[in-house]
Parts: sequence; C-alpha cells; structure tokens
Amino acid sequence: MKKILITGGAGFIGSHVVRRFVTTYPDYEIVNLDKLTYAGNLENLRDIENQPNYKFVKGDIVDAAFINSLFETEAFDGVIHLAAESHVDRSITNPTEFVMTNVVGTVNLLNAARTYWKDNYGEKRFYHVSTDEVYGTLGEGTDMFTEETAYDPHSPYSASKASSDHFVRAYADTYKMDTVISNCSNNYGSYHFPEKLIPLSINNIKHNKPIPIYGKGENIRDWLWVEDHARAIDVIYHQAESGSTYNIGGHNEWKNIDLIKLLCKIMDRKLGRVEGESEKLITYVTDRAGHDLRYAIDASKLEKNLNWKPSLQFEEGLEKTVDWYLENEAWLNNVTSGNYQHYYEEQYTNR
Ligand SMILES: Cc1cn([C@H]2C[C@H](O)[C@@H](COP(=O)(O)OP(=O)(O)O[C@H]3O[C@H](C)C(=O)[C@H](O)[C@H]3O)O2)c(=O)[nH]c1=O
Repeated sequence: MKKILITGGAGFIGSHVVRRFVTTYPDYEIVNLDKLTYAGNLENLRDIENQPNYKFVKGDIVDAAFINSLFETEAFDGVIHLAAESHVDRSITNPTEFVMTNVVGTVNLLNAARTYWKDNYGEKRFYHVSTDEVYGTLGEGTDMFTEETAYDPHSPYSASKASSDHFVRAYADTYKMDTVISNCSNNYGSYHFPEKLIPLSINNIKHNKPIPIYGKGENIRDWLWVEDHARAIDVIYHQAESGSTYNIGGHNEWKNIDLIKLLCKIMDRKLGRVEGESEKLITYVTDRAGHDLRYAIDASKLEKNLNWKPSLQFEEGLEKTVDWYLENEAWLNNVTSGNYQHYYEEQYTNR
C-alpha cells in the first residue's frame, strides 16, 4: 500500500485532490495534513472521511519539529503539497504570513523529505502545486505563459509561491530529489471560500449585496474547473518526468466584468429574477494594489505529453458551480458566519 501525504487537503483545491485520490486509488493510504485555517474546512470532505484509506492529521507545516516527527512515524511514499496561503488581497495586508506558510512551510517539508527519504530518493516523489501568478502579468493580446517563461512575480503571494518553486528545484538539483511542479491558472467550483471572485459574487448576488469589481473590471483571468485541475494533478503525479514542470490551464480567458455579467445572468435565471436585476449590484471599487492585468497559460505540454484536456465548457461549469452553492446553503452560511464571519466580511467590506 502506497502512503501519500497531501498537505492542505481541507482547502478548496486540496479537498478535490484528496477526494479524487481516496476514491480512485483504494490501494493508496491518503494522509491529509491541514492546519484548518479559515480556508480549510473538514466539511469539504464529509463524503469521504470514513473511507478506510483516508486519515486526517491537524498540523502546521511551519512547525519543523512536528513535520519531522510526522515523516518519521508515517513513512510516506510521496507528497503532494498544496498547503498555502492563497489569497492575493490578504498577502498585501499581511505578507509575512505568506512567507511563513508558503516559503518556510515548503522548505520544512523538503527538509523532512531530504532527511527521511535519503536512502531511496528515486522511489519517492515531491510534487509542489503552484500557480501561474509566478510568471507575472501579460498585456492584452494572444501571448501566453509557457513553462519557459521567466519568473516575474508581483504580489507578496506570487513572490512567496515563486520562492517555494525555486526551493523545490534547488532541492532537486542539490540533493537529487524526485520533484515535479505544476503552475495552474484560476480555479472555480465547489467548496471555494467566498473571498475569491466567483464564490464571493455568488453569495453577494444571492443576498442582494454589492458585487465589488476592482478597478474597471478589465483584468483577465484564465478559468479552470477545479476537478479538471485535480485530474491534472493525478496525471502529473503519476506520469511526469522527474524534475519537470507542467502548466495547467483552461484556454478560457475572461475579463472580470464579462465573467460577472455572465454570472449575474445565470443567477437571475436560477433565482427567478428579472434579467438584468443582479447586474445592478455591480459596484466598481478601488483597484487591487499592483493588480496583474492578464494571466493566460499555455497548457499544450500537458495536453500533448500526458494527454490531459479540460473537460467542461466554462458556461456549463459556471452553471454547475452556481447550482452547487445554491444547493449547499448550509455550507455557504457556515463559512460566512460564526468563526468564519470576519474573514468573509473582511474581504467583502475592505473595498
Ligand atoms: C475578490 C475579488 C477579486 N476581483 C478581481 C481580482 C482578479 O483580477 C480577479 C480574480 O480574483 P481572485 O482573488 O478570485 O483570484 P486571483 O487574484 O486571480 O488569484 C487566484 O488565482 C491564482 C491562479 C492563484 O494562485 C490564487 O491563489 C487565487 O486566489 O477578480 C474583483 O474584481 N473583486 C473581488 O471582490
């Protein structure tokens, strides 16, 4: 039985990766390590929590002694590392937290792997799940980030992810560890904390609150359904060459304002509102500091080498996502109230 450590498995993308691995590979033991910050939620994994090949461990990757003892007791065959502070706006107000979790936390995991895997590096894989934001920003046009694009991070968040990518490559070169990195575009889907554009807007539209659009809403993101990302991670973990990097994206660029207008249309229909009613909630607010204009990712290496493709058209995926939030009212109410409330309110009222 292979034992795989998935860090950040109670978060948005992490929970989809955990679910996929637990259900697809009954002969693997999946250990989910999560600190359960505001963005980590065991409710995201209720449907698989009693599976015999799943185990949850609460802990912080910044705590090196704890990480070492976990590696000593568990004898992992591989790591898929997703634990990270991920919200760009929060990185602008509190950069140090991002350095600690994203950089120091990653180095702690690499050090533990180096110590406890040193006799059989070749059989154990360290997979770092990263972001396309490390590449910086593009102008409007048709050019895209490839795996060869030079790193040019702008926000404290993307600088911390770029740094952790560099550490992973440095450990591969220096200690000959088997590592892989993937850099993915914006994800959307179920279990997304409503601080991010799509779930925040769904929740605000539902409650007739303003939808905050930064600047003029002209910024462009490439959106990928989170379950397609989880499938890409599965394929890359199992098939990518040692030391490789793969970009993951949806070939699905949207200006924020166009995306929100589409979302408003879907929400009008789902909530039985007159068409155009939800759009009235659009409110232009102060722009994000250092706001990257455009991300567009060339995922052709992944498509050609490992035969992966996005499965869903965006309109269909967005509608599925809206349905999920409307059907899972208890989940949404929970993460916007009680202990979570100030995290949601902070994002929503900051602007
Ligand atoms: C929350 C919010 C955002 N925006 C704008 C800012 C961005 O241009 C776009 C998406 O913002 P969001 O914060 O949802 O996501 P990004 O800043 O693109 O970053 C996300 O995608 C990458 C790949 C990661 O790696 C990040 O971890 C992930 O958070 O909407 C608004 O206009 N209003 C809002 O209220």
